[in-house]
Amino acid sequence: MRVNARVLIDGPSELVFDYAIPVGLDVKPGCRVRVPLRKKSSIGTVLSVVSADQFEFAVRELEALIDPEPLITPVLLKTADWIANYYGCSIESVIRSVLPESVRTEEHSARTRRIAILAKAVDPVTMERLEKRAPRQHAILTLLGAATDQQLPVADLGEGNSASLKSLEKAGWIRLEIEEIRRDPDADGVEEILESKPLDLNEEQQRALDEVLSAVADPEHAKPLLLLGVTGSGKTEVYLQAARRALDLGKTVLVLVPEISLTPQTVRRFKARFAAMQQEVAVLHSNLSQGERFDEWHRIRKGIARIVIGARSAVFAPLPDLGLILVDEEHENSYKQDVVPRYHGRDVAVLRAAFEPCAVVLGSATPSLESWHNCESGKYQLVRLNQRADGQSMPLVRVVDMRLGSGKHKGAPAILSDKLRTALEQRLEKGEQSILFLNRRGFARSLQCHACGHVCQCPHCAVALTYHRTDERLICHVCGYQSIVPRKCPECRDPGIAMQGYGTQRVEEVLSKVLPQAKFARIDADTMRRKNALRDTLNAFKAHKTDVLIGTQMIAKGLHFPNVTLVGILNADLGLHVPDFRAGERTFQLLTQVAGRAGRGDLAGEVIVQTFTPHSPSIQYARRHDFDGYSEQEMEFRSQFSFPPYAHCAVLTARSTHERRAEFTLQTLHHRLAENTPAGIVLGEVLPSPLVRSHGQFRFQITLRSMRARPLTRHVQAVLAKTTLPDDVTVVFDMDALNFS
Ligand SMILES: Nc1ncnc2c1ncn2[C@@H]1O[C@H](COP(=O)(O)OP(=O)(O)OP(=O)(O)O)[C@@H](O)[C@H]1O
Ligand SMILES: [Zn+2]
Repeated sequence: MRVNARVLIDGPSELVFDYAIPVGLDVKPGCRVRVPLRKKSSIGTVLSVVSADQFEFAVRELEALIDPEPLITPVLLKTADWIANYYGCSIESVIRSVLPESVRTEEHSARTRRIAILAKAVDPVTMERLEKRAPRQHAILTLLGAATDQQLPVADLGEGNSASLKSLEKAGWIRLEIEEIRRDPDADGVEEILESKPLDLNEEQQRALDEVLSAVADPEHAKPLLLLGVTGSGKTEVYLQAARRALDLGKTVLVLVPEISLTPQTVRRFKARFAAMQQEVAVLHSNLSQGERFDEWHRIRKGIARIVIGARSAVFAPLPDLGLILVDEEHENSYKQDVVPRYHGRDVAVLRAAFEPCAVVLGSATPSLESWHNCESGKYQLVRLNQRADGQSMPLVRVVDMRLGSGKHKGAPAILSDKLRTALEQRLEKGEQSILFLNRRGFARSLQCHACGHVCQCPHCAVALTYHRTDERLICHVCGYQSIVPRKCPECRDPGIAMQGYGTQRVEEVLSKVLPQAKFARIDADTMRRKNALRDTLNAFKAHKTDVLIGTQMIAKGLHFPNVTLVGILNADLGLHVPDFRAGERTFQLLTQVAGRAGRGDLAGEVIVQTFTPHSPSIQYARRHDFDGYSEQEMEFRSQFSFPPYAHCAVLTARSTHERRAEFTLQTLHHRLAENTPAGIVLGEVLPSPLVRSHGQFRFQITLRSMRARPLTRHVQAVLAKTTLPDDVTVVFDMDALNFS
């Protein structure tokens, strides 16, 4: 049987062609090859090897095989194929995510240097002779003899030595070799990390570890594990010990975190536990240089780096002998990619684990309802940690109804209730620390005219501009548009234009007046632009150089400060009133996570939640740290309306600078989607997106729901394939969408 290679050509346009495989060449899927394309030669990746018998026309032969062994393992190729089908995107787009550009193209290569190695001990007589007749050779041998491992880079042996080196090599005293050197992302050695020792696990942790280890031992028969552990229950310690055991068994370990830059403490705890095997740990940041990425990728592929920590895209790390995947904070939305391919890192991790097979653990104090549902239906296995690790109690949460105080300060809402203010003062007196959380950066939300009600809006996006005090500017938080602050209302010329709402910057200003003796630090997207700003601010807080940390959701994740005894949530309602059926779930998660930052040391913690809707279930259940209670009532609502996790929900969006064309295109698609709709698919109406205009483009959307995912994706793909879209309209399909704006 003749076979062809189906090859994805590397380049800006996604081209896939078949090429005949020359006799005697062992071409496997996942290898890169050199192929003729038009008059040039190009690089491509072999997607599959297909029978050539059904081809009536002759195809060209491929020119050469670049990698004798596949760059993409069979499991990852299978995963890529699944992603393309499930999310309705091209296999090309997925391969581009699986193989980083620096590895795929031939522009990058390993960095090398020449080294000289002493081949055998040189006797004193020879040395003496050389000293007189060939002082350079003598000097080289002396240097090598004193060096560690008796080897040195040629560059370190001084210039103009090539003749001497050659003579020494010829005489058999030394060997000259080429060595690959790693471009080490940590080379500038920012901070030294001390090795941490494993802790004695409590009973719950031990049981959880045993479950993970039995899955590592027999992954074929194990289900994905959902580790539901309250905040501070010691999930990380379980991860660390499970990882250690998997490594001891000769397996490799993959750790996924929501965002590397926002989880510095988690990353550091892994680095500290595995400090003795530093070379075997790879941290995949988004800010690695291409060369560093190339090196880390090959170190992982060769099995040198055996434990990989990274965000979403690290799920494609080419670890051989994968034994365990850990997905920390599995409920985080940042696991879903919001550009093509729109995959969910957690779901892909579960799938890869099944293909490998290997164990997979999803951990959270507030699991997504999707994962919770998978436990209820028996797809996943639930493991719980109900107690805080070293016996501390969960913090006491008080809810303050801000509606009562709102009459006093007409216009400007009170930022700080009396309760929270008193609590802050008490902490300062006792030398304890506090965290204040507000999920909105900037100074004030918006500028509104009291006379005509006009709100200053972004001209490109349908959102109000946010006032930023430090630069005296109005900034759009969607597209970054900036404008000056008007002195009069641009609409009616009234000078009574004023701030509505408030952000973190305003909180800092007000608080410095109320508590002049306290030292504040602020963490949000505005203050954290500088490299290492987050790390430095957190370190200063840890060393108690600051008393109060004010921040947005950037401080909600994984922070552990034993001296923090008070957490204040300034406006718990901010995420609640957005047009998204997950608004309540997100608010519950965020409040529970933020509240969990309090009382993590020997001192008891207190949380004060300020809200205008004190009876909302998200707030009431978070107050009691009651995931079961929250999920029970929320799941009932989801089931009643067939929302996820009881159905898959996808969004089809059309956007264009021409409003009518975007709407018309989507209506045409709607019309076609409504013909022969497979049973079980619920097709929504064409509606303006909640964010009707963004970056100057008008947006319309259709929501689709279905019990089964594949028929939905297939139906939409079929309709898109036979519809010619106008050039100036972009249509986007998002399966299992998390963002409905
Ligand atoms: N068995 C143990 N004995 C004593 N202390 C422990 C034990 N396990 C964990 N700890 C400590 O308890 C604290 C909280 O643990 P950890 O941060 O791992 O919890 P977590 O569940 O990951 O928390 P979160 O979800 O809130 O980030 C840490 O200081 C950790 O060192
Ligand atoms: Zn904008």
